Amino acid sequence: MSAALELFQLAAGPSEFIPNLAPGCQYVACLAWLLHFDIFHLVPISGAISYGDLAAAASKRASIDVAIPEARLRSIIRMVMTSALFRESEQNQVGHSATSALLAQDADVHSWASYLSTRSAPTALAMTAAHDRFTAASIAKNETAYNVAFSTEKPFFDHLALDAANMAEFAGYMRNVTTSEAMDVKHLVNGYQWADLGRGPVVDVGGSTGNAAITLARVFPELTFIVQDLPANAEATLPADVLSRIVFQGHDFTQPQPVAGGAVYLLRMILHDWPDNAAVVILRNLVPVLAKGTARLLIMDTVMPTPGQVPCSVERVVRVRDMTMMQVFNSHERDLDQWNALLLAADEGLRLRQVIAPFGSAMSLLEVEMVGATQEESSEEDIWEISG
Ligand SMILES: C[S@@+](CC[C@H](N)C(=O)[O-])C[C@H]1O[C@@H](n2cnc3c(N)ncnc32)[C@H](O)[C@@H]1O
Repeated sequence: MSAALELFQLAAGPSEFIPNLAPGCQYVACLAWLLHFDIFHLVPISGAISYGDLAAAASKRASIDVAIPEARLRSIIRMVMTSALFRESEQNQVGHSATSALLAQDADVHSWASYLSTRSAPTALAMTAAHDRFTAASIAKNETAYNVAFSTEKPFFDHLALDAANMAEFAGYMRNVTTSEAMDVKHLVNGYQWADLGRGPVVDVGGSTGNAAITLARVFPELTFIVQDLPANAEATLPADVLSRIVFQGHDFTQPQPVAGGAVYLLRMILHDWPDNAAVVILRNLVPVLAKGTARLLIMDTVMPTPGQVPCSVERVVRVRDMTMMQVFNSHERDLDQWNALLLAADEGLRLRQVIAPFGSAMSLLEVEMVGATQEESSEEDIWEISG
């Protein structure tokens, strides 16, 4: 993919750069239109439909007063046909391509496309206006490109929560992101020496409903876990086979860590949601428990590559996430220097021991230790016992 991209750029040359950028804008605009009028579901999965019948069906579905003109529908579909969506087996007969059929058949991919075309794209285009209005240095969660694009003073998640349909669309988008190969929890399982930890415990800070702990518990039968999340999210719905080795605990990670004696404190997909000043607070809350014994901090998050370090086809997808963090949260993904600077800002004793980049994973494992931690055994009272 990377070679094909580079070859196209070389063949197009400098003068064709802008003309070749234009189709990308149109693909996104057309995608929004096709999703809005439910075209993906109206084209039959096998066989084909005429533009006339498709326009009539879409007009009926949308219950609109003025019918969609066949000619406009045809222009829009023929535009996206130059990018693998739909095909015409016979003239004026539209059928699915493999890609458009995926959008028709997979509700989460459909949500993702809708989220991209109706939220991400307007947000990206509002970036300049946001930096003008709030200054490019703002780190406030409600002074973002998203706030400008959607004319709201609420931070992203608060704004999303106002509308159930938007929440459902975002949930579908997140399911897609988190079930992809690059985000698979197997990279956490295979990427670290869990077997050396004995019983642990592993403290999964911001561990949501325990997906990572459940997966690890099944592979490492000795390990025990404490899954912490906001009190409202910390619920004990556990499968029977791991019930005795996982406990949930309500804990706000902006407050001091209540569990001493953990073997590993895990922060998976936590710190990238927070700008540096807030991320420093989350880390500082762990410093006292890391300062004693041999506890390790394990951060699983993106480490941004330097330019050219990974194939361009991979790097540009990673950089989309960095831009999204900036445009939606005034946050950012961090490169290795920024991770080191963040650790140093939190505490001078925090030191990166190793960075593990599991093959195929979008996230790396950053193992952090506390230099000069007292190495004597933790006292009995410090050790969190998992009972039941
Ligand atoms: C992106 S999810 C990551 C979940 C999990 N670590 C994983 O790898 O799937 C972020 C989690 O942080 C939790 N969270 C957000 N703010 C929190 C806070 N102040 N204290 C504790 N948990 C919080 C959310 O409820 C959510 O479960």
